[in-house]
Amino acid sequence: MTNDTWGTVRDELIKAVGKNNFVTWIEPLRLIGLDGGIARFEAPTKFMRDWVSRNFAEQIRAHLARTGKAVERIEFLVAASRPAPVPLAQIAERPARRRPMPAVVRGADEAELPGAPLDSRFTFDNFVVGKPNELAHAAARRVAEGGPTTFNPLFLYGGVGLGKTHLMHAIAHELRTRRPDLRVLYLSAEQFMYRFIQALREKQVMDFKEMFRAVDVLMVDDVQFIAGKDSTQEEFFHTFNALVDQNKQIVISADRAPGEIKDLEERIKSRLQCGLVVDLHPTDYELRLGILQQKAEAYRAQHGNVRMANGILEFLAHRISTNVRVLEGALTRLFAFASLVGREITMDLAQDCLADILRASERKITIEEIQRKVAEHYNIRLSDMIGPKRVRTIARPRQIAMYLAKNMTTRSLPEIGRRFGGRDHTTIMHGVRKIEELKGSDNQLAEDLNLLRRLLEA
Ligand SMILES: Nc1ncnc2c1ncn2[C@@H]1O[C@H](COP(=O)(O)OP(=O)(O)OP(=O)(O)O)[C@@H](O)[C@H]1O
Repeated sequence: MTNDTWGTVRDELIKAVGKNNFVTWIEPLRLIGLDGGIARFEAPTKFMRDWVSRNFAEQIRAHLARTGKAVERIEFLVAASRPAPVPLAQIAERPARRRPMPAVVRGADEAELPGAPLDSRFTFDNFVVGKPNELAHAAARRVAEGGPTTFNPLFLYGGVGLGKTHLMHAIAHELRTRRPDLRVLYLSAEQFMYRFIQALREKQVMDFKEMFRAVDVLMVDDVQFIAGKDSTQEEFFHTFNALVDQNKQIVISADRAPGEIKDLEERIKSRLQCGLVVDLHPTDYELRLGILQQKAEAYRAQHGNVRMANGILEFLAHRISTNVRVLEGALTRLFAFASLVGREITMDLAQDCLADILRASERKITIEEIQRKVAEHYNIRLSDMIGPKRVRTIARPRQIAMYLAKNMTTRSLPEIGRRFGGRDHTTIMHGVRKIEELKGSDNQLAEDLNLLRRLLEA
């Protein structure tokens, strides 16, 4: 196979896997050759090899096969002759620089980090891994090994309470045990800014610079905070470059991808993107249940047994939003309440005690979702939901969708009317009434409504 073919396939792959995935995983691959139906590629690191072979091998194979080559299998090897990055250990062994603010640098011989202490519960052991956070966890583990830097920076992003800080602390804990020789600094972007301002005020900017440039691993949490703060950004950029140039590991977290942070300088965005960018996806049911089970066990180990009816954890995992912090809060409140009143945690008690959290977590259902589900259920076209056809097989499902929109969303009748092809609010009212009337006498319709409700609430 020629490199031209691979070039064409790469162009196709950009479209198939998206630019981010392509740049991170596929672009660094080097085609070695195609022989006996086996295409061989070289990946720069073992981590990348494992990830690419697990997640992209089939797509690469299929795209190669489409060019007419007989490709049965793909093999990934790890590049042997890559110029070795300077190991962190070597950096640590260099003569120690003057460290003017030693209290903020964490290492075996150092004092605690003021303002950024590590939470002892935020360890890898306490981090539950599921599909939504699998890659972020694997990448964090890789950094925590303290070996040569394979991607720099590691950029973790995700919504509120999905475990970014937990993973960063876990890296720091692990490095502390495995590599006590490394100077690991963890702080929030806000603290970075305050330290910088303080240094400016006290005319200690050189000390500030030296201190940050003397760390082996720098971890900055919530970097979106420095957006729009020009001189802090400037300083952050120089710190960042100085550390990357020395092959020192940087780990950054934010609530969104680098390219989406508003008011962040372009050069910083592109610097942040040049390592490994991974997101923590919103939790799914399985992950939420796993986290609840782990937290319940930890609570029991600490406080003794708490009696709990079957199905409570499943109920919480089902009903509470994606934010793990809210999930934890609900469980803690439930246990505290149960131990105060000395009763078993029943479903009623859980619903009572968590009424506010459950209400706040209720999923917002949209009129479009309702129209789509109802159309699917009755096997009609989505466009008929908003179209003018009046035959019963279409008009009835449309009225059902109107009824559900009225009962499952907070939208007003005129608003619903607008979403149903600009119908008048009286038409919607008529549809809603019709279904209310029919559901008392038509069992099939009542059953359909129940089923649709459940599907929409799932
Ligand atoms: N996968 C997980 N396993 C166990 N606990 C988790 C997991 N994900 C999150 N948590 C817990 O949820 C809480 C919130 O996590 P964390 O503070 O790391 O979130 P975050 O993403 O940094 O949020 P924020 O955007 O608010 O800074 C913590 O108590 C953390 O231990």
